[in-house]
Amino acid sequence: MASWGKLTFAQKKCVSATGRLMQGTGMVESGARIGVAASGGVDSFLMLKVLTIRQAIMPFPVELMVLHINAGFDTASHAPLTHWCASHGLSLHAELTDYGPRAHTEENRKNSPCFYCSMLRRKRLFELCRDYGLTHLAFGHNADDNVVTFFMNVLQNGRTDGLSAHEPFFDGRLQVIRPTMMLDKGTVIKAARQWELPVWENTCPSNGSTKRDEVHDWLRQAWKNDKRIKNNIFNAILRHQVHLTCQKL
Ligand SMILES: Nc1ncnc2c1ncn2[C@@H]1O[C@H](COP(=O)(O)OP(=O)(O)OP(=O)(O)O)[C@@H](O)[C@H]1O
Repeated sequence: MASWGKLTFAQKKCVSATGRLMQGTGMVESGARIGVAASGGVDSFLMLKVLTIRQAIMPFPVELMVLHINAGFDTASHAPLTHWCASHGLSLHAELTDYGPRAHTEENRKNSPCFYCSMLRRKRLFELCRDYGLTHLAFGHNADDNVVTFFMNVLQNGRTDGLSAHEPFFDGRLQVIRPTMMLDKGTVIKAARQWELPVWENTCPSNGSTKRDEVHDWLRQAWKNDKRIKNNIFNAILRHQVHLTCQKL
């Protein structure tokens, strides 16, 4: 039996759908050095767990390095991630910042705190990839995030873009990848619980009250009484996105 033991239905679904997307899009290649952006939330923790399994299955070597940016609301919140990485033999860069509190001050007059904080975080993650010589940066977005992003772009920007599964940055020196982009949130939560991942609460005061949360609530209303509506929206947008952004699938 493999070292990760017997998988439940939800766990298998996460591992196989991630593998299909990674293979079908040529997301990583031999020798890839993947920075795994982990917030401590359920999506990125699940992605991290799945990538450790996929790493063992892949027919070529890849390296994983966990990157965590503590936003500064709770200086010790990432302790569970530190222990988890140590017990799984994973290297981790965890960095304490003041991005969260700063995003809620006068310094940020133009944008929402969420936008400002995530902009600073993304910039820092890119710098870390450069400094550690990483070739890929993996984000834990799932299918729900893709749908919400798509509708936010339609409603706010008049564009029909969702998230990319695989996107080159800095003239191709860094590939931003979203290996778990095919997974729906329900499956992610279920599998993460079954693996007993030590996910922690986001203590940001703006958590749960962003524009993104508003659009998500609006969509939940639309599909709450008919599962087919949710599936159809997911499939339409995923097909559109994956075909647009991937070489083959
Ligand atoms: N503090 C952080 N440190 C490192 N990576 C982060 C951090 N916050 C977010 N990320 C990365 O950006 C992705 C999208 O962030 P977002 O804030 O939308 O979180 P999310 O979709 O709720 O995911 P999660 O459940 O992992 O927090 C995360 O899945 C993760 O890969």
